[in-house]
Amino acid sequence: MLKHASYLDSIPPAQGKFKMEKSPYVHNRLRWHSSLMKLTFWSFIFLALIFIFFYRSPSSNPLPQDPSRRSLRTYNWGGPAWEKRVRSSARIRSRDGISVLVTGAAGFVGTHVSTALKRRGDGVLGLDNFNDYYDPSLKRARHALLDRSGVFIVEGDINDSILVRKLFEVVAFTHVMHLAAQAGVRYAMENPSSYVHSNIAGLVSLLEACKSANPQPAIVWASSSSVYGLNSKVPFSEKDRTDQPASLYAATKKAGEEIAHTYNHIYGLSLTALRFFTVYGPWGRPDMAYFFFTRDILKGKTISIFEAANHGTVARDFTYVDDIVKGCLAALDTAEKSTGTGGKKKGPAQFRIYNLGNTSPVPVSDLVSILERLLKVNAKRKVIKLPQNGDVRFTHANISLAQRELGYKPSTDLQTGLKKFVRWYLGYYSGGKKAAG
Ligand SMILES: O=C(O)[C@H]1O[C@H](OP(=O)(O)OP(=O)(O)OC[C@H]2O[C@@H](n3ccc(=O)[nH]c3=O)[C@H](O)[C@@H]2O)[C@H](O)[C@@H](O)[C@@H]1O
Repeated sequence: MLKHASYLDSIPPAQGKFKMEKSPYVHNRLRWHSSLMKLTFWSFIFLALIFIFFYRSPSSNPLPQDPSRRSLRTYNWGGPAWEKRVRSSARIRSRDGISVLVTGAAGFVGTHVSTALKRRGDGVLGLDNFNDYYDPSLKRARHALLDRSGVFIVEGDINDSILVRKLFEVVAFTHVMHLAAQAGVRYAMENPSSYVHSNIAGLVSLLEACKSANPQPAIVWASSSSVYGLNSKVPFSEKDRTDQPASLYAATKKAGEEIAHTYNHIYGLSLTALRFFTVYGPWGRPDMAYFFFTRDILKGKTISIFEAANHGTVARDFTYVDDIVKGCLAALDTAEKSTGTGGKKKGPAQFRIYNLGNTSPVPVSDLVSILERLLKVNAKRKVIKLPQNGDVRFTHANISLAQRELGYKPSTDLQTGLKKFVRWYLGYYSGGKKAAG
């Protein structure tokens, strides 16, 4: 009451409306008025706080214009029918088969690896967040393909630890093929946080679930040739330094290798990193040069071919996807079991890193010449200086370690591989299908 009175007293009588009167009626009205004002004031503060909380809260629905968070939307999963589909997809159907959780299953390499595993009778369950880094309709088409092969894809994010843990509760996966990632070298300058989100936080979320699973699975995952960064000694060997990345993408893949080492060391998880060298082929990624060069050559659009200083060649050790798939399956088949149980290490576990390349780098201008011949269209070329956007001048894999330990032997040259890609591209995008996004 005292507070109330003093509040009223502080209002100068000159403002008339609240001038103190002796009448008890007027006095009561004033008290009522003041309470109403206070109520309005505090309600406003309360609503403002609620608004600020929801607007800034990380658990609110992601804003579509913030692509680093586009994969945090909620998905429908769970229930007896869902669990049945998960179990059935992961069921091993051959002697000595393995049961594999493939993350990024609707991605380029993920689709090929999942199909190959399923074909030989392994149990395969896919996990993919279907984000829109590139045309999601291509991911949906791969999804349909996998569906026909009997691979079920759970729609969700590797950062959703509750979902990932649930998958390990429903299925005792023997292996994880971890391919979910934010790929692409140049896009890291546009959307750096998406790389941290998928390649670092997502990896940790997945490894946390793996370490606590019983039994712990063996994990094979995709690192990248980009970890060799600015190295000039060729061919790149697994023994070479990897401490001078040229892009944030490369840095997150390098960080992933160190994180993997930690989980191997502390929890006894069996971990194998595969450093992929510029993988290409049917069902590929529209953000990669061979893919959008094909689209632009067909449209008559000028393509930019990067060139290093002093007319230096920019080259890549382009590797055909079927060769990569063989390398992935060999890595899964030779992976030793993890040694931990109940989240505790019981003994030393396997830790491996392999280059999976083609061992014959091709200049980007030669790649364009091959495409011109296959498409029977001359490209409108513009040679420009290699932009400072994370691209390195060349890559070249030394694959002797993978050859020795995995029996890895790439057998598709760029001409043959691109021919298969172009045949797929023309088939996929003709007949009423949309142009590649
Ligand atoms: O080897 C790898 O680990 C990496 O391979 C590719 O990265 P990148 O080799 O840069 O592949 P593209 O983006 O398809 O570029 C191929 C070549 O074309 C060149 N390029 C690209 C774009 C362009 O407009 N013009 C052009 O000449 C690039 O400099 C590069 O030499 C993938 O995009 C990465 O996700 C992967 O990790």
